[in-house]
Amino acid sequence: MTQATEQKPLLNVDASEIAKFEALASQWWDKQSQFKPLHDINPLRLNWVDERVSLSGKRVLDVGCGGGILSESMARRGAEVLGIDMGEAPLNVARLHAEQEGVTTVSYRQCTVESLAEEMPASFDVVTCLEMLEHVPDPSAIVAACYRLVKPGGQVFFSTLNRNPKSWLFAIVGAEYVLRMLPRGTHDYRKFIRPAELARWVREAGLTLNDMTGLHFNPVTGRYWLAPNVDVNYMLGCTRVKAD
Ligand SMILES: C[S@@+](CC[C@H](N)C(=O)[O-])C[C@H]1O[C@@H](n2cnc3c(N)ncnc32)[C@H](O)[C@@H]1O
Repeated sequence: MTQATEQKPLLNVDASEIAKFEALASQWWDKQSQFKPLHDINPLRLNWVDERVSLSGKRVLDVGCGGGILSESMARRGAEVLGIDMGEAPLNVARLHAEQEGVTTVSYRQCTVESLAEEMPASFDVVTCLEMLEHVPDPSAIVAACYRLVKPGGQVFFSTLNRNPKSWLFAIVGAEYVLRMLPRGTHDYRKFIRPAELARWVREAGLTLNDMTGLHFNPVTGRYWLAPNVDVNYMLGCTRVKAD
């Protein structure tokens, strides 16, 4: 009798997620569009990363870079940035925007993080993977690939959404249905990730967790800020301490 075996997808990519972001790609740099939240939080996350790694002169990989909001801003801080994504349309938007803005130290490639880890192990001083893990079938494999890509002594940053009733209320009901900041269906609650789960994947990958911060939003004032509470959106910084 043959045992039923779990079928793993060939690629750690959810085609419907990629299609969602491809469809919206032309609006990526419109600060009043569905991408307004990413534009609004970008200075906070950029500063949080920069304070920890001093971006200037660093070789940085931005995983799931989309239209390049974070990638381009890191390049403007003096880093040499490679942004990767599986969506072709967002990458084209990112390339065009960088060209129009005269930012020459950012480049973009359509590939998976796992394939890049095979091709360029231990090649980057810094790896960022923000607002992406909650859109893939196996986020722990992304964490492991980020570990392989960063140089020993380098740092890796993740951000995602916590999984609890409050994050469901804020990130789905509030953002998608009440305030309509994001299109309905942008997020799937089942793919949200508890900080303890992400911390375990980080540890299992071989990374050392340095710190974590929550990202907060006041719907009345429209203001975002960082604070220790990680109930909804949060960021995490880690180091690859040793060589294999
Ligand atoms: C919410 S956007 C975040 C964009 C960017 N990281 C930021 O925070 O500004 C998520 C991005 O992840 C990309 N993505 C989803 N699954 C992916 C995968 N398996 N490999 C690479 N990129 C992926 C999508 O195409 C999309 O551009």
